[in-house]
Amino acid sequence: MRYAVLVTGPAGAGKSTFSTSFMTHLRMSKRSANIVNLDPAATGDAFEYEPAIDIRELISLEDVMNEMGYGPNGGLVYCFEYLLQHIDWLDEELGGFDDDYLIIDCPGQIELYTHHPFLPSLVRHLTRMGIRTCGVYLLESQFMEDKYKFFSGVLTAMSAMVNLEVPWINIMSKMDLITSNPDNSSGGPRNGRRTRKDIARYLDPDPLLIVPLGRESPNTNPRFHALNQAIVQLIEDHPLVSFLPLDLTSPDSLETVVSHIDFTMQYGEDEEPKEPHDMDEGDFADME
Ligand SMILES: Nc1nc2c(ncn2[C@@H]2O[C@H](COP(=O)(O)OP(=O)(O)OP(=O)(O)O)[C@@H](O)[C@H]2O)c(=O)[nH]1
Ligand SMILES: [Mg+2]
Repeated sequence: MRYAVLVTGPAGAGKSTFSTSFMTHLRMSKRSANIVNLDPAATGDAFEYEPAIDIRELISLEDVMNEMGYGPNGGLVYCFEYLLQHIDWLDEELGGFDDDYLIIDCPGQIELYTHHPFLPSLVRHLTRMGIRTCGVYLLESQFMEDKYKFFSGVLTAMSAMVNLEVPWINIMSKMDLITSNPDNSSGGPRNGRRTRKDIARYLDPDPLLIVPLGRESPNTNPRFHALNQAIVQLIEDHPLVSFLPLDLTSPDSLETVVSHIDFTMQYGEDEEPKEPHDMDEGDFADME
């Protein structure tokens, strides 16, 4: 059985860093894994592990921009169109990996996740090839500094999840920036130490964060208030998004995230048809 984890999320969310740590973790657990670079704009030395498959070998953003006169975003769209038109290239590259685990590091343009058809097409293609695929969406912990920014992140995650139609895990990355800052507890909301309870309201998004007690302050524009109300309603009615915290400075944290990914993809079920014994109901309750 082959597996692929699509590592997605906005620019700078920590996708490449997570992909590398994930890879190290799998190798240390004696599991064979490979990195696939799907970012045609990635810079040469960005990878600790040489990607086994690299879209830049098919097409590079730089060439597209130079030769076709596109800007970076139009260029990216062109690269993905090109990839889908030359999907046999990918098939050939994938042919070499039987029984393997692919970590697919994606670009950071969120429109790629929310409304372009490329990633859904790619996922369908992987599925047709018998590769069991799941998506992870990284949102970085800085989004927790501003409630409105945070909810826009939640809505984007939701939209990506609905668009891609594969088993899905949302991750709050860079938690080290939130939890390991005890000296700054008086430093205002930017660097303030957060209580577990406060963090929990973000990991399992509490829509009342943006409309405390159901009403905004009197000088809020009523339209903005109405929009917030609508978002609160949406998230209350469809609580699709919750985040697993990821602190790469803690091996346990990475381990937990990897266990969730394995569980979501039913990793190893064909090989060993039994329940993963290190995970039970209680573990999930803890996390939520
Ligand atoms: N403190 C902290 N910084 C991190 C963490 N992960 C990544 N970073 C930093 O965040 C920046 C972006 O990380 P990348 O891994 O390149 O993010 P990305 O999502 O791949 O970025 P794009 O591919 O450009 O969209 C880098 O400066 C990293 O060093 C983390 O867990 N904690
Ligand atoms: Mg990257």
